[in-house]
Amino acid sequence: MTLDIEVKGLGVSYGREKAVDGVSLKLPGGKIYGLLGRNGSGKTTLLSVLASFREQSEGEVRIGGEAPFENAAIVNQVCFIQENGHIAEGYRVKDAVKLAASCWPNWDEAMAQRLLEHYQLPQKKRIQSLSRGMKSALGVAVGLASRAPITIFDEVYLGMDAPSRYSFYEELLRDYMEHPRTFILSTHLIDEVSNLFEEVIILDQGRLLLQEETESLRQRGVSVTGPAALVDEFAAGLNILGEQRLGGMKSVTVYGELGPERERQAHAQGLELGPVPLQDLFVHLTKKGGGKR
Ligand SMILES: Nc1ncnc2c1ncn2[C@@H]1O[C@H](COP(=O)(O)OP(=O)(O)OP(=O)(O)O)[C@@H](O)[C@H]1O
Repeated sequence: MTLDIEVKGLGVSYGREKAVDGVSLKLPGGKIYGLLGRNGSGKTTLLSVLASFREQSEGEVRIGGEAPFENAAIVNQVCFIQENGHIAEGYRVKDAVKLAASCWPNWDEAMAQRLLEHYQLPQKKRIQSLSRGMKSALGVAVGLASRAPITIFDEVYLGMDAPSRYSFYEELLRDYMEHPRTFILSTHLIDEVSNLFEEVIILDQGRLLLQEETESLRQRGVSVTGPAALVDEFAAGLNILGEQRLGGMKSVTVYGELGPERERQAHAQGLELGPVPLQDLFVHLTKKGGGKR
């Protein structure tokens, strides 16, 4: 089962501060979305509203056509896993998993047990005594095993070491292929996770900066690699986002399309053109004072 999400003119205020301001989004069910934004841009606040943890101050939210807040029919269709989680700290791991199993109707117990073993989570330990990475891994195990039609991971993998994170990405993709549903992943580890994203949503100071398919976003830039002197000459006057040097070779990241004439010129000079890391585009687009779009 998949559920569509629609958000219209969403606003969330904390006192006088607007954390989310006039955000409208349509997220058709059955895709993996990446939610990006700088610190304090409103990601967690937006996700909390989608997960019915918080009610919006303005605008409308519809999940499967229904308003989610205090709606029992929707609450158990959305699994929201946060980095400093809402899992009861005093519980033992096995009891927290039992509790989770009772919350989500599509719960896959075999998967939960397999992931607990994979991440070497001690069933009898209390959550408060787990390391940060182990708590993250528990969140990941619960989120995946929930099989909730909308599963949200809010920076949950930050505490995990690299092998654990990579295995999480693989598990997520495999399970998504077998059981299509909506995933929303908020992350600051953009390049590491971006291959999973079908669409990217960027929030900037509480507002929606863009919602775009990942592939089309990547095409907003190009990397040019070759001998340093040639690359410098070729890139002069272009909008450079970043550069890397290795010996006599250089790679620059250019914002904007080159166009066929310049592409021919690059090829004729033996320069290599390639895709731009999403992270570089993100940094550019969310630069203070507003990136050039
Ligand atoms: N409970 C709260 N009370 C008051 N202000 C809050 C509260 N939660 C968040 N805010 C404020 O709302 C804004 C958005 O915060 P939010 O946590 O949604 O951002 P974020 O994009 O998830 O940030 P980060 O990437 O740092 O986790 C920030 O200015 C933050 O200070």
